[in-house]
Amino acid sequence: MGSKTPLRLPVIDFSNQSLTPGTREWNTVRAQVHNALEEYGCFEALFTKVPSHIRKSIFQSIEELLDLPLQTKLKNVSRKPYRGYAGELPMMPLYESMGIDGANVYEQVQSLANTLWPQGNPSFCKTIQSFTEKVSELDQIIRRMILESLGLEEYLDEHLNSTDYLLRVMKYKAPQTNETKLGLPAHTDKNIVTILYQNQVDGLEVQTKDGKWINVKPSSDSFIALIGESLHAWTNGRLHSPIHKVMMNGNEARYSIGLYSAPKEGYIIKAPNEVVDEEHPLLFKPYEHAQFIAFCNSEAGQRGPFSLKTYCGVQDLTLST
Ligand SMILES: O=C(O)CCC(=O)C(=O)O
Ligand SMILES: [Fe+2]
Repeated sequence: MGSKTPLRLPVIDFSNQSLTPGTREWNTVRAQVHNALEEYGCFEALFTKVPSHIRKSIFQSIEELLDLPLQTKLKNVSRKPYRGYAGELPMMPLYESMGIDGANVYEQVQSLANTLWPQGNPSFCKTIQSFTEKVSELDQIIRRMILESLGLEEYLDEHLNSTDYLLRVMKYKAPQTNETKLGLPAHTDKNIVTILYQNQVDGLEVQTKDGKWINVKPSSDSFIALIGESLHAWTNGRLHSPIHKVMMNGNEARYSIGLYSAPKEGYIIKAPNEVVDEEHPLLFKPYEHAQFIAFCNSEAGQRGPFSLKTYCGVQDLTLST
């Protein structure tokens, strides 16, 4: 009977003003977060703390940024992969993106703006920083809930302090056809938590554990939260890290923004003893994130969506002969 209803991501309401740790309301939402992340690695979050003027101006800021000449955009180079400008990629002709490293820190955004605009761009900096500040609150609520629900709250400070933020703004050109075209190939994120926000053009698809694709159709108050492979590893597989992709059709460009919490350079990701036992043997050897990202950029790292398993997965001895 239910099989005809289109699949939908769980929707979780974070808009209650009194959502504070220790309250009954908090514990209810925390249980929903835990269940959604165990099963889908992903959910739609209703979050109303980003004022509507910022939600509107963020898309103007992205357009202003990505409308700059290619030569200017290329000035945003980063020694870290995925953190600079990416565009004109033969495998992804519709896709273009710009990374804004440390987007929660005004001076860091300002330094990028000064590289791109001769006179700087204070309104751009304000919009980016305010958006990031608000969305990072959601990231921290989610991560606190995750640690509490796994009985790992004693690691909360270490966990929150061991990450930094990257904001990436993305444009997917309209393919100008009703035929569906690839925007971004299927992948898992490699970081801790990704929070996505988009304009009114859909295109994100998330795969369920049994291989079905869910078309994500968020409202203008919704953010999509996804678990990256680093959090999958740190929780010793308790949380799923979902495969997702972007498919485009029609005549309208899609703009999206991702806030990515990621382990700081040098931090070793090692699952705490509390989540390793006979029933849950260790899945990944301890690893350093930047080295893993370098591996993901190599030929061997690009062979499948779950590069972490290839990089440092512990062999399942019960399956080997
Ligand atoms: O544009 C989107 O909605 C998805 C982007 C994405 O998956 C990524 O940046 O990792
Ligand atoms: Fe992604």
